[in-house]
Amino acid sequence: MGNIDFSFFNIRLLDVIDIFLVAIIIYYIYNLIRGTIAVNILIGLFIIYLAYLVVKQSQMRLLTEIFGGFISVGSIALIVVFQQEIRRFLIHIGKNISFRRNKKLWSLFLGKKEIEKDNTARLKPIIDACRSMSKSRTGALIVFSKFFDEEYYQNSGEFIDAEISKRLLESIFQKNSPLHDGALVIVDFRIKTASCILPLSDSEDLPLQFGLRHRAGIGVTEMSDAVAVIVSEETGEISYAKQGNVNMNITHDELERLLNEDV
Ligand SMILES: Nc1ncnc2c1ncn2[C@@H]1O[C@H](COP(=O)(O)OP(=O)(O)OP(=O)(O)O)[C@@H](O)[C@H]1O
Repeated sequence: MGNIDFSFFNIRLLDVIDIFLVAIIIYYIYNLIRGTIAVNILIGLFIIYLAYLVVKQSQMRLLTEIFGGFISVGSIALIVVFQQEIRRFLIHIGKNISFRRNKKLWSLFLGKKEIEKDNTARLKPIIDACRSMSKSRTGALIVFSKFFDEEYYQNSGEFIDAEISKRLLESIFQKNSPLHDGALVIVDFRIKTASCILPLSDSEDLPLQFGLRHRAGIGVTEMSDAVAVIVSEETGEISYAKQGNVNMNITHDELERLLNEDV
């Protein structure tokens, strides 16, 4: 019997760490693209790669040439196709590390209770406005962003920069208001802009009854670390979107709890 080479079993600690980190990155990427059209694109690319391996192994020269050509420009194609996902990925990394914008890090120093107590009072006019808009079936889309992302918020809509009040929120979303269409953006507990046009989610997993307002609310949370509250004009139901996922028909207490956690 010949000698079998087991040298590849020689795994170092660094290899284990390497595999662990790759697993985390794959999980992160999966979370980012889950439920979006990007999953289909990824499956498509994977199938092409498999086909390339098969035709190469079978020495089918013409097909190998064609698939090989496709794969050699693959990395550039990946950047173009997954532009939004890569952007989202980098934003997530950058913002999670950013000390100034990370409430959890602050809470280590200031104490979690103090921050939450503060927010409960500041959230009250928003919760009250959502309650009354839900009752009167006034459609509303409110985005809470940790910082003012010019790309989404400044190029469309009206710059306001006002203190939050229940009556101001209600009057902005009132049907006759010129600013009622589009999203209202809150940054650091100030109303920054109203009537913003947001990127729409292209997720195929969303409930059929979700129209543009819901898709816009979910879309902005896919692209950034903002969260969005959507009040349905049709049903008065309140939905809460975060990281591309949506909690439908939440109660006012749930809304308060979620905002307290995330804003
Ligand atoms: N890209 C966008 N960004 C922000 N708001 C948008 C965008 N597109 C549409 N909207 C808002 O959504 C409203 C249309 O909502 P639509 O009825 O399609 O949504 P919906 O999800 O079914 O919500 P509802 O339950 O309130 O009807 C528009 O009047 C506008 O205010």
